[in-house]
Amino acid sequence: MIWVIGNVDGNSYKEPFSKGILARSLRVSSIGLNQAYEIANDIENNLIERGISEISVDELAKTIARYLDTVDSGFSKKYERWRTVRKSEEPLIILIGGASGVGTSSMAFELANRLGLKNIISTDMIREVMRKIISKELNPVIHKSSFDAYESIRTPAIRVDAIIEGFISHVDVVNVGIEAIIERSIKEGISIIVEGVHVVPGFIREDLLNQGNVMMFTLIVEDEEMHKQRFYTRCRQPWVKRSLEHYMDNFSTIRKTQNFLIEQANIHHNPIINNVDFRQTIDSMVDEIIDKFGGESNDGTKSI
Ligand SMILES: Nc1ncnc2c1ncn2[C@@H]1O[C@H](COP(=O)(O)OP(=O)(O)O)[C@@H](O)[C@H]1O
Ligand SMILES: O=C(O)[C@@H](COP(=O)(O)O)OP(=O)(O)O
Repeated sequence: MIWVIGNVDGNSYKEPFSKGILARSLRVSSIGLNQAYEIANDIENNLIERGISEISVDELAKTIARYLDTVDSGFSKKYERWRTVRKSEEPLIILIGGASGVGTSSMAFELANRLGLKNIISTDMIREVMRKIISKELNPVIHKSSFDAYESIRTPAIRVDAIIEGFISHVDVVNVGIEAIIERSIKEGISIIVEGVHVVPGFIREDLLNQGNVMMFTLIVEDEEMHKQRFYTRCRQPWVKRSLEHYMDNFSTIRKTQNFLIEQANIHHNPIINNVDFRQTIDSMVDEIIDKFGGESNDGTKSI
């Protein structure tokens, strides 16, 4: 048995070496699961051959980085810099926005898996809770979708663009819940991913975005036909109850909300990712996160 020795706030702990934990920690370097387990196996065998029965977390991390360097120096750099992010005093709070159907839910799940994050919340769920608290009479727009909220705007006014005005009114309410989640995550030190159409650049308080390790992405699907296909693939899953018709009937307004999100992301210098190939999307988000929050790798470089 190999024991891994760690230290939390001056208190040391001891846990059995786990190839599974090691393999999952390599995912951040975009190493496939099979290769990750092979590497974990090789490292375990190397420790056994060296007669090591106890190793500190930091020494094990150095052993892993040295091994990764023999496979691909980019892997070891990304691994080392990711460890810097994870050793931060601040929780990692990732906000993923994007119009309906672009893939915010799927990419949130993939990113959480790649980074080993355990908490994901969708803004649709935040909205459901708010719908129970806020009556349709008090605020009808919250009881609609983001893209057809304009049908429930009550205040008569000369509208520049009713669809975007409805979207803004709808998002504005859910945004209160998003800010509450960010505040609690920072207060409690909880790393989390918040995903959904209601994550809009320029709507969330700057003082929250500037705290700790908070990062926002805007996902888009540039190609209109590909965007439409996403609804087909989503609604094909037997457990999905949302009607395809609802999205196809409102597809043009959904695209209008995407144009608004792109405008907002450009105004607020927020990274926009065209979510075509999910591996590239995840790699882009991981690289942006490590670039922003990761320290330098051991050789003093920051390039990944
Ligand atoms: N990069 C991608 N490549 C292929 N399919 C994707 C990609 N991202 C999402 N999808 C698929 O598109 C559909 C919509 O994705 P989803 O995450 O539900 O969108 P959203 O949460 O933004 O409404 C799902 O079936 C999902 O599997
Ligand atoms: O309000 C909206 O735009 C969508 C967002 O959900 P996703 O399509 O992003 O999952 O919620 P809906 O009312 O369609 O359930």
